Amino acid sequence: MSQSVTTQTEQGLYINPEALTAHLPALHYQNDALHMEQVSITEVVKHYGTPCYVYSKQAILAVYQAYTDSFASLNHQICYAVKANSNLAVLGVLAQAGAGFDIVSRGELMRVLAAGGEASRVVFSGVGKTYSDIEYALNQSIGCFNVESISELTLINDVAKALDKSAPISLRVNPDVDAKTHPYISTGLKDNKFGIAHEDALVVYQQAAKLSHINIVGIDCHIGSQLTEVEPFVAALDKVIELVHSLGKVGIELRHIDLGGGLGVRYIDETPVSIDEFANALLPKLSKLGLTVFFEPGRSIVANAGILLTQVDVLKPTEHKNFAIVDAAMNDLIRPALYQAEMAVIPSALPNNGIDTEGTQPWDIVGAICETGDFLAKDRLLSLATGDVLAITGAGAYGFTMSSNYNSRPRASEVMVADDRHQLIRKRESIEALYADEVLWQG
Ligand SMILES: Cc1ncc(COP(=O)(O)O)c(C=O)c1O
Ligand SMILES: N[C@@H](CCCC[NH3+])C(=O)O
Repeated sequence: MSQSVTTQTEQGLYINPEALTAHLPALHYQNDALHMEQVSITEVVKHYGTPCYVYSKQAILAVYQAYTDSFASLNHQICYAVKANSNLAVLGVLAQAGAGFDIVSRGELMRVLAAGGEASRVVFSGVGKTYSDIEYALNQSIGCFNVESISELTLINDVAKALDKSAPISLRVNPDVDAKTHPYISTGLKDNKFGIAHEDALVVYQQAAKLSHINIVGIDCHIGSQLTEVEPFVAALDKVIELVHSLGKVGIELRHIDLGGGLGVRYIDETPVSIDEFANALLPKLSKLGLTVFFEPGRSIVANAGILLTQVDVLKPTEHKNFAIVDAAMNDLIRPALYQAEMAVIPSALPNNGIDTEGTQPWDIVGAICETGDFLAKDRLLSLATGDVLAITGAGAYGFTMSSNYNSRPRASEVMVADDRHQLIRKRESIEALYADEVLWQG
């Protein structure tokens, strides 16, 4: 009988660790000890300390494979969105599996190349590409620029002309579709800064067709992140298909259609549409088009392949609230502070008294940063002692990549596991490195 993942009581939210991990293929408890693949978390902490991000290689590859299997009937290219997790080891594993990449900066392109990715399988998104970004990308012969404005289009043409090259482009169309997600990560509405309004796109394509050093290859759209329903994707696709037909009528033929990323994941007990359901909803429409289809998934590939490990340093019960001060903070994982994201916090060792709300107390899991917004979870029923190691699940996406050095805190180490092996893939930053490039005023 399957146990329920959450129990909400008046005091707080209880997350059953075994029921939660039953939904997370990378994680399981063995003899009451949390394991990722065959590696015990205690072993990881012994080697690398905390805070530490840990990623499962198999979990990353399994989702990548699920995408390729679900769209096997079409010519397609999965361009993993590097911003979700840009560690070279993660990029390398995906590059070896044949992935392309979606990038938004020269830095991300350099990472992809350093990890063995192919420039020809890269799409370059982002609203503020600079002359030197474009120049670098053209010199690397990247696959496509996803163009977000007319001024960017002219800039790309100018750079391509100066280099005597032809720039492959798509226009990123803003379809004005509500992605029904957190407003900060919704990108396909008129009010958002992204893309070219779908009403204007035909005219802009016609302008692009007249530019000497522009080669129109596709059309693109990305409406937001952590979408749990399929309807907004379908609504956006319908608008893009309408445009593909209008473009055909004026003699502009495309090679690919790029539907962006955005598929949501289950953090605690959300029920996002599965990759299969997503594919089934889109395939009938896509297969009629005869175009290669690109996707740019980020979160869905890496979120549940990763955890953030943190140790309880101080327990501070007060009359009103109990605070567990841990060694990770908002600088390590900003999603709870920035989006009020609810992420699961589970023990690395199950308490002896079994797992239910018995013996637990409500805790706010907070960092040591001088901000009231510095929390990782609030009102969670847990049984805690100083020195306990906790795992924050779903932390593989937009975790390390959004981390900072606020309060002069070095960024966490990162580890990858595969089967029974673990390997450091980024060493913990040293404190000296934080100010190594700073210079005293010479006065
Ligand atoms: C242009 C673009 N493509 C892909 C993604 C990846 O989105 P997600 O991580 O939700 O799959 C993003 C982020 O939202 C994006 O801005
Ligand atoms: N950083 C966001 C996702 C943003 C996607 C970028 N376009 C998150 O953690 O949910």
